Amino acid sequence: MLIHLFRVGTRSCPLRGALLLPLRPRTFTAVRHWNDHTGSHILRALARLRLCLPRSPPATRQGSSLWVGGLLLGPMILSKGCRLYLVGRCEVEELSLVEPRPPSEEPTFNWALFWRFLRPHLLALGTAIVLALGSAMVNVYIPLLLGQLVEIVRKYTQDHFGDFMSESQSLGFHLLTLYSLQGLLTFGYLVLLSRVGERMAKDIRQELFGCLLRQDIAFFDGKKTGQLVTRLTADVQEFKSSFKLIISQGLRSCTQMAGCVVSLTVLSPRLTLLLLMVTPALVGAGTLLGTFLRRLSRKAQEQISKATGVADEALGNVRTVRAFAMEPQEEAHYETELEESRRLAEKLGRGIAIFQGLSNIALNCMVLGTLFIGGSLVAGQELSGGDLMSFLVASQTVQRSMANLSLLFGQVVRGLSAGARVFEYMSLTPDIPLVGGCHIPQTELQGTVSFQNVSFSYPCRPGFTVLKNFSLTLPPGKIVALVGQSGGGKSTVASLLERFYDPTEGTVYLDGQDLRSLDPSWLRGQVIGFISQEPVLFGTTIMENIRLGKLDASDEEVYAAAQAANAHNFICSFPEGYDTIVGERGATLSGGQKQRLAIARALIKQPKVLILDEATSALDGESERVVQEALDRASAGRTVLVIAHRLSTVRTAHQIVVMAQGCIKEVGTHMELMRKGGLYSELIRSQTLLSSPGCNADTSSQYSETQKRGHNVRRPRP
Ligand SMILES: Nc1ncnc2c1ncn2[C@@H]1O[C@H](COP(=O)(O)OP(=O)(O)OP(=O)(O)O)[C@@H](O)[C@H]1O
Repeated sequence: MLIHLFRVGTRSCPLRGALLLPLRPRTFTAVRHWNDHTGSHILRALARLRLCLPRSPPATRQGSSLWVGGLLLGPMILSKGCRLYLVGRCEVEELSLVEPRPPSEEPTFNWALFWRFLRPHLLALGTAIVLALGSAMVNVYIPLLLGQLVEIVRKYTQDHFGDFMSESQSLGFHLLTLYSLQGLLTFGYLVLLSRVGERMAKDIRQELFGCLLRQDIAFFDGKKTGQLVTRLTADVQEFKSSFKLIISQGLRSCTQMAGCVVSLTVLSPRLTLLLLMVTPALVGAGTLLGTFLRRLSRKAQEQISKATGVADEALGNVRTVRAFAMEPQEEAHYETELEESRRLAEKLGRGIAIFQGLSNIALNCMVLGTLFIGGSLVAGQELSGGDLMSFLVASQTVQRSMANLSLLFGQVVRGLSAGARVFEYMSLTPDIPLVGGCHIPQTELQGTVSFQNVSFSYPCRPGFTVLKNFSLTLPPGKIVALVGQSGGGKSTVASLLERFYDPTEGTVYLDGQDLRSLDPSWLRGQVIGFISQEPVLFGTTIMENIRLGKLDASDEEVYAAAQAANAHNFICSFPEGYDTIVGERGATLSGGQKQRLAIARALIKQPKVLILDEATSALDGESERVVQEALDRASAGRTVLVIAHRLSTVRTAHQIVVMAQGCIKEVGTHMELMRKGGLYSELIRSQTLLSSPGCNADTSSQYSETQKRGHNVRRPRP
């Protein structure tokens, strides 16, 4: 039986070289306890490990779940090539091994989807194929005519009799016509193929982008943006190039090879037999060397991407680099990657030089061999000089075609896997569609939100319940604040209300209607306004950014929203006013200005329900005051869900809900909760302590501990 070890670790502490727990057949081992020094690293490592766990356990598992320090480590299904490296002083416990999960499969090529994209271009493709075949046939015919021309030349050099020009004229004209025809056919099929390839690539990119945008938020939780962008760019490019190459080079090479082999056999069966014995061996050797070079080239490309990644990261985060005076380290890091890139590129250059040198020698030897053996046939009058010339040219065409085909084989494999990756996401259907479902008429919409017995786990961590039997009602026109420990599930409540996810159990209602029965685009576009801690603006004008909230809003509506959000004055102070370009992600604006534009963007749709997720926590005192003023104005007459860490910002809320570990621990107004002297009053006390001038490191760590423990905080003494 194979033993697979799961490797965990973080970049800063890869836990390398500290393999404590070798796995034995039919057992797997887990850590029960660790010392303080390694604890935090293991926690981080385990958090990553949890992300790798499968969505649902197999039916065959036998009690393999295990909680480690409050983290669910199982059911752990060991997959091929994975390793478990855990460090620390550990007590070890053995558990029965579950069936190994099959190695994650590469997506397979979806021929049906491919056909769907190809079908509209069949006519152009068919014409391109006919032209390519025609060009190949002309290529087969040309050597035969060249042979005849050489024969006329030979005759005149030998006999010096008659008129060479008049005899060779028609043949020369014939050859010129064929050359022109071949050029025209090549032009025709290349233009058509490029048209088919580019149009297909555009259609594929457009459809893939649309499919990606429509996927559930859960889909994006498990993917890196870079991976998705690569599918849209590099993979589609690779697929398109392979498709064009296979049609153009593949068809041409096959036709030329078959035609030339027939010509060769007609010209000289003996020479052809000899050629057919030698050529495949040489092409085989060339292919092997070519494979090695391609692998090297891929490595060199990857290394260049790695170096570019380092530069990209440093330049993209130049403020952080400057703030930490990290310029020398970044330069050294880039130099290391560049150096490796140079080494690989030079190795590749040497490999290509060897390849070119060897293939020149081989090709010249073959010409020499053909001349030598063919010459002896000419001497024995078994072959004419012209036929030998035709043979030489045709044999070169065969060699070139075989070499092309061997290269194409690698391209086919790469093209198919790129195509498989491109089509993979197109066949995914999101669980939560973007549109579809009923609307509540505007006149009847109250804005009452109610969570009833909601339990929820994120799809990428199915074993970890974030909300447990959560019930809460947000009355219409009232402000409800969610406060409590970090990671307690506050933002998750907001995500469920936005219907980014559906509850695992229980129901969320809007005015008594199950959210699942309502049209998500209506819900997000017209009912709910969401303002988060880090407002994301697009790199366009202020006017366009605010109008994103309501695409058909008039200029007057935009101005009104900006005024309501306390943004009009600062916008007007810019020389370009509402036409000011805000830069990438709003880089040219201050945090408070960005936040006020985000508020204007949310207000322009006149939402009945407003979610404020830590909307002022990233701002300094003055900005916070201006933004808070705008938020207070925006909250009037709306159902508002405020998520806040800074409890001072929610004192006036109609209801304050204290959450810990996915459950509601306390509910009431500020005064009621303070009187109660429970968790809320403890949090208030800790924050007051923290913000007082005499607060020292011990106090703050005590505060964060209190925050972490949440339900376990010390109660004030009576
Ligand atoms: N997209 C996600 N996928 C998986 N787990 C998640 C995701 N988002 C949050 N979680 C987990 O869900 C739990 C609750 O997170 P949530 O963001 O709701 O807490 P929070 O109370 O808003 O915390 P904070 O106050 O720090 O923002 C955390 O354990 C977190 O790790």
